[in-house]
Amino acid sequence: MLFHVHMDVAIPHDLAPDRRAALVAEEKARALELQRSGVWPHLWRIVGEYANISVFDVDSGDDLHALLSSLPLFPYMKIKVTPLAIHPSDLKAQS
Ligand SMILES: O=C(O)C[C@H]1C=CC(=O)O1
Repeated sequence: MLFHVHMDVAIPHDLAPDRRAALVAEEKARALELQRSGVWPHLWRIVGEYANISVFDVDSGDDLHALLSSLPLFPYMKIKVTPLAIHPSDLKAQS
């Protein structure tokens, strides 16, 4: 099941720089791991924003929530999730 996910990141300015760097490094490692496993097939930076548009491929909304809430930067993100379905005019849906 595919989900479109918009993540806005807002790390507090008063967070210690070493803590910030550690969190960002942990987030990157986790993002790479999830991309390699196939559950995070798209990750795009939104131009000019500390934000991304992602597509996740997971079994359920519950699974996606567990995954998103396990991200190291989760406490500092605003997340909007849109579940996706096959569009009947999608070329890939034609037979
Ligand atoms: O930078 C971001 O958009 C937030 C988050 C998503 C992947 C990652 O490495 O960090």
